[in-house]
Amino acid sequence: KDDEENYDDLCNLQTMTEESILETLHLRFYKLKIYTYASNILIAINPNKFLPVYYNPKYIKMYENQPLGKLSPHIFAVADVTFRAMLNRQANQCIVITGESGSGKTESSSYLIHCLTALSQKTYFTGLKRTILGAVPVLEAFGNARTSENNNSSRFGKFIQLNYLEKDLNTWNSLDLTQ
Ligand SMILES: Nc1ncnc2c1ncn2[C@@H]1O[C@H](COP(=O)(O)OP(=O)(O)OP(=O)(O)O)[C@@H](O)[C@H]1O
Repeated sequence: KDDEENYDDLCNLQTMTEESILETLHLRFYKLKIYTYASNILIAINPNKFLPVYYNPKYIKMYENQPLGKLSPHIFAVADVTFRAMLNRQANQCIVITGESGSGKTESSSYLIHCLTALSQKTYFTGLKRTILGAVPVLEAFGNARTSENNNSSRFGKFIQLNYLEKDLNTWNSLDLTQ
């Protein structure tokens, strides 16, 4: 039997069936590996509890400038490759976050913003991350509601656009997050 829990990328599975995919994700989840790649798509499973081991700020640095797949799957890796693609291609980039209600889209978008603001160095000092993420509860006050799937469910679609200033990046760029 394959050592499924060690497959960081589902594309490496020997047999690609719905059963093998679900079993792999299942086994990984029990080892608290909530992130798995399927090529350049990141699958995130909601752990329903804060896992400090994943979100220590040192990981932002660790994933910086690393190609996708070199290190263990992580949402910071997605943020970093997107940020680099924007700089290298001089073009807007888009991250699409999708999943059923309560799967963790809002939470994931916060981690992405956290990482993307940290990557543009200046925000460390301007508190921009706090300002952007501070708007979230205000919007949620208007558009969230408790449902059977999620105590704080977004009842609206979100389009978040992060614009970077030329003086920060040496070029005008913007980056979109769509949820
Ligand atoms: N990576 C995570 N780590 C810890 N807890 C998480 C994570 N992702 C989600 N959760 C938990 O699951 C709850 C639901 O997640 P979230 O609100 O992000 O789902 P959603 O996909 O945006 O749902 P909806 O579509 O209903 O708005 C969060 O309030 C949080 O408690």
